[in-house]
Amino acid sequence: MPSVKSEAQSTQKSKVELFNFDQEFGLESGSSLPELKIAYTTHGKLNAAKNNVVWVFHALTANADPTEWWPDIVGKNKVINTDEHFIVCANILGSCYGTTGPDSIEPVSGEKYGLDFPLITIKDIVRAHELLRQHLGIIKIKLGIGGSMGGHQLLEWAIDSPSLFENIYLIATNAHHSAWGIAFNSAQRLALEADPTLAYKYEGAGEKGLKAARAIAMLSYRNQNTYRKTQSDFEDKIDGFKADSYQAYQGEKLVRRFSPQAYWTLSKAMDSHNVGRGRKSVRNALTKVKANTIVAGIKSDILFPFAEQRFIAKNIKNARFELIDSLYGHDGFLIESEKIKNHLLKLLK
Ligand SMILES: CC(=O)SCCNC(=O)CCNC(=O)[C@H](O)C(C)(C)COP(=O)(O)OP(=O)(O)OC[C@H]1O[C@@H](n2cnc3c(N)ncnc32)[C@H](O)[C@@H]1OP(=O)(O)O
Ligand SMILES: N[C@@H](CCO)C(=O)O
Repeated sequence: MPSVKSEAQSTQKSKVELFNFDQEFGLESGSSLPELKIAYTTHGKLNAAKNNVVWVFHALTANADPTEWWPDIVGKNKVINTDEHFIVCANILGSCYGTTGPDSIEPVSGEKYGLDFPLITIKDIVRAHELLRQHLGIIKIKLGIGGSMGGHQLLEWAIDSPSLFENIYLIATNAHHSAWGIAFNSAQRLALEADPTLAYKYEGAGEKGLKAARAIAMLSYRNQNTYRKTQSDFEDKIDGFKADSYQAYQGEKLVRRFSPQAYWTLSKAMDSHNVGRGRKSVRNALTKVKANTIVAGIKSDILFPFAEQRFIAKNIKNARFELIDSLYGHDGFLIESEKIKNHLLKLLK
């Protein structure tokens, strides 16, 4: 079940379902979980032909309800229309919004896993999605959509099961997490680990570290221009700068709704992303994708530079690359709804 924090403070409005997989779930690392719970939402109805499925993949800190975090994309009369499509979104393995993760209770000890939660990879997260797909009786996905770490999952799955997806939309993502991206994650983990309470299992453990980690992450989600335009001070002052309180506020905002240990775990999973692992090369893996594909990049994204999306598009047979101009850098994938909508309409027509 969701952790105390997520139950109390998530703003999820849609009904979250729980799929219990009561068997051992093996992981790529060689360890395993004794059981698995997957929290997910569905919106709309599966039609008789079972050909109206849209699967949405969330990024690092979002949850199973895309009508909440992508409200201009998913909803009634939106481009991903709940009256037309059957929309599935699952909270990812390792997160804290209902799916098994560090905040879940380890059945033998009866305690939270915390940092004892095993190392998980994007491939493990995708294998959990695959279990849910079977449980829901879905045989074909009309459209998969994923940005950032959501794009990691979608790309991995579209390579592993090429016939499953008719269309895919990848945005602000990559095929192999970059040294730069891993370095950002590493800096955030160092901030988490500098909090001596991180390894404890009581409510609130690791929160100071999470606040600092999110402040570091913000620098990669936005860019110099975003801060110049939104956080510049124009009056004479020697202290109390806007950018300073913004960093602190963003850290506190995440602490109110996310788990430090889940953040640590998911950042390690993100580092593991490499579609070339076990498939000779990244290029070779990308050639396996059969779906009609749009790969979108954001010009001002310093975390996932658009060269990474152009590379994916170049190596997938039926793919085109689209570039979005945005002030918001990487977070543009959550904000630039109008541009994303136009791309999705091209895939859906
Ligand atoms: C359970 C759940 O809630 S999960 C769903 C929510 N989160 C997700 O899905 C994850 C993905 N979402 C995100 O990362 C973000 O919400 C985004 C990228 C979509 C938008 O980011 P935001 O933080 O909303 O935007 P922005 O950077 O403009 O910051 C605005 C906030 O900073 C505050 N702020 C702005 N400048 C300052 C400043 N100088 N000092 C202090 N606070 C400031 C604003 O008052 C505002 O506060 P609010 O969020 O409480 O209204
Ligand atoms: N702001 C997003 C970015 C991750 O790519 C999140 O917190 O999920």
